[in-house]
Amino acid sequence: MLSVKNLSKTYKGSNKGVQNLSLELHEGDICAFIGANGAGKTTTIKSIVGIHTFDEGEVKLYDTNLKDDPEHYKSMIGYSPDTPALYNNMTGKAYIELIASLYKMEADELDERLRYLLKELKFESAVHDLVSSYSHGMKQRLVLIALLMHNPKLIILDEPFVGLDPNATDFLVNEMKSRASEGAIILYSTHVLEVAEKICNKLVILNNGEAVVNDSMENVLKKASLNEIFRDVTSNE
Ligand SMILES: Nc1ncnc2c1ncn2[C@@H]1O[C@H](COP(=O)(O)OP(=O)(O)OP(=O)(O)O)[C@@H](O)[C@H]1O
Repeated sequence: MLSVKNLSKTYKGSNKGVQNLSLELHEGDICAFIGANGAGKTTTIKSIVGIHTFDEGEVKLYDTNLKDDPEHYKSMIGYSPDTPALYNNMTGKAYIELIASLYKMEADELDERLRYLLKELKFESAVHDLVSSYSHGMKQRLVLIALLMHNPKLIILDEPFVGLDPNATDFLVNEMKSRASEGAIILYSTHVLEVAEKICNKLVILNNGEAVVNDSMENVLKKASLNEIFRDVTSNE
């Protein structure tokens, strides 16, 4: 279970960030994290993955508290940032090997998973090229391969569909569903409401740093479409 209690982070010198966010996700949950530009999605995600320090609150994955044991906590998660930060003078393969070594993966386990992911994401030839030659979508695909290869318990993706072509989008949607059905917890931010409506069973809508909707997708959709609800709760923007 991922448990986020009263998470608050305000950037120094501004009153922006996220306030008092609580969230509980269980094995098999796919949660869409939506909100207008600047609502606080990336801030929250970076806090939950342990990149940003936060001012108040508690983040726990199963029994591991992020602040008490960040190393173990981070070993259980797979994260894709909104803008992949990769070393330009590395090949994709060298990057994958670096990440695999950080997660202490065995060579045979890595080979099998990697072959599958490279094939599905059509990256078998590109993996030998330098990152500097990749498009945005190729960098996204490389990050996805690296984060999925170690079977993380918690998958956190910040706007994962941006830059992905339709084949890679289909792969990711199916992979999210199958990982969730095998017990992973998935949280992802997005502006693509149609996909979120179809694949997510949980929903958080942020507005000005506060969760204005935090419910099951089923309950939310009883009231109106996601588009209408989004427009309604962000109408004060
Ligand atoms: N490093 C920073 N210093 C100060 N303010 C920041 C910083 N990063 C983000 N902010 C502000 O915090 C607020 C939340 O930003 P955040 O990037 O979390 O939004 P978001 O919901 O991810 O937006 P988008 O959909 O555009 O990616 C915004 O008002 C933004 O300007």
